[in-house]
Parts: sequence; structure tokens; C-alpha cells
Amino acid sequence: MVSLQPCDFLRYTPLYAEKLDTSLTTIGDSKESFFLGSSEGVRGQCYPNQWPSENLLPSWRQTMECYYKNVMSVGRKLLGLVALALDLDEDFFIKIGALNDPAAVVRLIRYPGEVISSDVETYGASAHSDYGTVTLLLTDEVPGLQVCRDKSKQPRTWEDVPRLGGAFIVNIGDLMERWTNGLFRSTLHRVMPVGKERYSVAFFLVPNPDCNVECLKTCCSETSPARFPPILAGDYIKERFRITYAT
Ligand SMILES: O=C(O)CCC(=O)C(=O)O
Ligand SMILES: [Fe+2]
Repeated sequence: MVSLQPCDFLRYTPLYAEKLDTSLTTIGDSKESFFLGSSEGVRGQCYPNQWPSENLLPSWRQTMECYYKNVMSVGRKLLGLVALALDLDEDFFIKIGALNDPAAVVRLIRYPGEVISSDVETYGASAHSDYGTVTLLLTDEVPGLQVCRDKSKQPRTWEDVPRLGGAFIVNIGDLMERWTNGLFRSTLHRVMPVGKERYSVAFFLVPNPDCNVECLKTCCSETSPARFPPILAGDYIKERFRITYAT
């Protein structure tokens, strides 16, 4: 069994390395990407980012570190709003330590314009939901992103997600679905190839690996018992990554 450590993710991932829809028997997703984590805290020291040389990309490191800090601050605020919506204190997720040293990552993604062959079923990103709490996504003007509003219904219907200038697209992640007992359903989405190069920047707000994700008290009752057993965020994420890169 492959044992992936958090540091293994902070790197470049080549085309077809990942298959987000693990039920597919086709080749991997047609995208390449670069992952960046926090430069601060214990995590930043234990799992340093891999920076390209300053000569090659002047100021890139500072730009990305600044982006990471700012998007993290938006993510924290958003989790405060989620907590309020769930009848919890605004700082609930802070108080339980979910964001003490979070394993949140920024992912810079490039989808190539050309398709390898029209006979092969390929996706930029095959159907999936993100693993963490919420995802804040920025895209360029190239279409391709689609959402399935009702993931329990077959056959699935997909809708294009338009880009809104100056706004983030927000996805609910699977850990949030577990925390809320399905009240906040994780967003099933995919990226279709449209024959044009496309870029996006995703921020996956993943909590501390040692954070115990168990049904929130405001989300279960005698008539609506917890549907998911408690799990450590780190164990959950590691397993999802393992499957995504193994198939
Ligand atoms: O590129 C996009 O618009 C979406 C990317 C995505 O869903 C992901 O990386 O999880
Ligand atoms: Fe995604």
C-alpha cells in the first residue's frame, strides 16, 4: 500500500497523474498542477513548499505567500458564517482547533487545450467532490466547469458554472458534509475539456489533520441520527488522496 505523507502533495503533478472519479476505467484527468501549503506554523516548517528559483520567477514566492494568507483569511471568515448558519458560535471551528495549523493548500491548475484523441473519454477533472471543508475557486474566462445539483439522482444532470468576475466559486467539501450530517451537501462537480487552454486556482480549506470530524450537535437528533462515524481529518484526506493517485 502506498503511504502518502502530507509533504508528498506539495509538488508539481503531471498530466493524467490523478483520476478524481475513481470509478472510471479511462486514463487520468487531463491537467497539470502545482500545490502550495502554508509557509508558516509547524506545518510550514515540517513540510516546506518547493519554490522555483527566484531567477526563474522573480517575486513569485512573495506573491503566492501573500495569496495564501489572504485566501486563508477569507476561508476563516466563511467558516464563521457557516457556523452561524448552523446555530453555532461564529468562532466554533476556531474553538475546536480545526484551524490551528490547517493542512489547507492552494492548487494552481492548467488544463491543456488540445485533446489527446477524440476516441478516448477524457476530462479536465472527472466528477468529484472536494475533500475538505470549503473550497474557494478562481477561474479564467474559459468555460468547462460544471456542477450537478442533485448528486443522488440518476442520470446525472450537469450545468455550466459561469465565471463571476471578482468573486470566488465556493464548493462545500466532504468533511463539511460529514460534520453537518448531510445538511450541507458536498458539491459534485467536474471540468470538461473545451478545446481551449484553461487555468484555475483552487484553495482547499482542509482542517488540522488531528481534528476529529464528528456530527455537529446542531445537525443530529433522535429522529436524524449521525450518518457518518467520527474520523480524524488527516486519516480521511490521506485515504482520499491515496485512492485518487492509485487508480
Ligand atoms: O479548475 C476548476 O475549475 C475546478 C478544479 C477542481 O475541481 C479541483 O481541483 O478539485
Ligand atoms: Fe474540485
